[in-house]
Parts: sequence; C-alpha cells; structure tokens
Amino acid sequence: MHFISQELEDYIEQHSEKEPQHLAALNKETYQKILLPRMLSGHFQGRVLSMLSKLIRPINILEIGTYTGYSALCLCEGMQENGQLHTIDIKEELVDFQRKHFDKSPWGNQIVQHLGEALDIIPTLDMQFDLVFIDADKENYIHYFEMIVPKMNKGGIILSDNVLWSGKVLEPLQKNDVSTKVLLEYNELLKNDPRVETVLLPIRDGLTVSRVL
Ligand SMILES: C[S@@+](CC[C@H](N)C(=O)[O-])C[C@H]1O[C@@H](n2cnc3c(N)ncnc32)[C@H](O)[C@@H]1O
Repeated sequence: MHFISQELEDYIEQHSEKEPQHLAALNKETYQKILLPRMLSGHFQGRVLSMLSKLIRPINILEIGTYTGYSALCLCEGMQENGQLHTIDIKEELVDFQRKHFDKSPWGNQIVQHLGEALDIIPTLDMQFDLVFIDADKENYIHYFEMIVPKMNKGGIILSDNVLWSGKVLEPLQKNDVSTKVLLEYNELLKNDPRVETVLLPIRDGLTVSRVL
C-alpha cells in the first residue's frame, strides 16, 4: 500500500541520499535469490535508518529480524568504532547470505549474528543498547518491547517497523488477524507508556521512533 502517490515517493527518493553501491547489490541479489524480497527495507527507508543511526551515534545496536542484512548494514553506518550490532533471525538458510554481505562491508567484525527465536535470544544479551530496530514477527512486538526497555540506555531509541501494517490499523479487525490486533495494542502502548516518548512516522509501512526516558 502507498500512503502517498508513487510520483511523490519517487520524488522523495530522488531528493534523498543515493543508495550506496554495496546495498544496491545486496538488494538486487535478494530479489534474485531469496523468497519474499519485499521484506527488505529498501533504498528510502534504508537511508532513514542510516541517518537516524548517524544522529544517535550508537555503541550497541540490536536488530530483531535480519532477513538478508540490508537494514543491519544501514544501522551500522552511524555506529561508533568500538560498537557492535547484534542481529537476530530465525531462518538458518539466510545466515551465509548475510555473512557474505556483512564481510564485504566495513563492519564485518562488528556484526554478531544470532540464529534462533528472538524471544529466547534477547534475554541472553548481557549489554545495554543505544539503538534497537524491531522488524520481525508482529505478534511478538509487545513482548520484544517489554524485554528491551530494561536493556536500553537512557535516551536510547527503539525503532519499530510496519506499525501501519498496510493501513490495516484503520480497517475493521478481522477474526484471527493476530498481527493487526497486536499492532493496534502496540501502537497504543507506545503512545501511552511513560517510559518512552514516541512519534509515528508515515515512512513506508509506518515506522515509530520511541525515545527511552
Ligand atoms: C521483515 S524481515 C526483516 C527485514 C530486515 N530488517 C530489513 O529491513 O532488511 C523479518 C525477519 O524476521 C525474522 N523473524 C520472524 N519471526 C522471528 C522470530 N520469532 N525470531 C527471530 N526472527 C524472526 C524472519 O525470518 C525475517 O527474516
């Protein structure tokens, strides 16, 4: 779903930073070889993630939902030299693809891949984060948020993707549509939770920026 016209989207992309060459290559290879390539953040959202990371200058970053590694590499662009990006995905078949592209980047040694169920892995990460990107199964967004808040540094940023869910947040809720139900609750939680301040940006499928107080 396009929240703004395709023409305006094209204009916005044309007047934002170009997609770096290594990310264009990753994007192309994802479309050629991997199922569901639309899951990848893509040029414009990738530049937004990069810009936010450069503004935050995080040391430790956590990503939930690596897929082929596109957003991980965007988030690394603002990471400090002594920083690490931890990224979690449940799909074993993606690990080598991700690693190949991570090792071609300047951040190969700073990226730690975690394979498995995010709900199991997050509690094992013994560190505080400055930046978190939640971009995995929508059913668990509230659980991810609750697990992550105590692991955030004050002033840290939690980014949550797909919070408009193709506009389904405005439609009558269908029986058995757990993802939309949870996203509706999640958006209310972020708005009302005194531990964070939140703005919901109409970028791509909806991206919230929550600052931990
Ligand atoms: C939308 S894609 C991530 C896209 C990526 N962040 C990007 O922008 O390029 C979601 C990913 O989350 C992973 N995922 C889904 N449920 C998960 C879970 N319970 N634990 C860990 N990873 C999960 C999927 O395997 C998929 O690769």
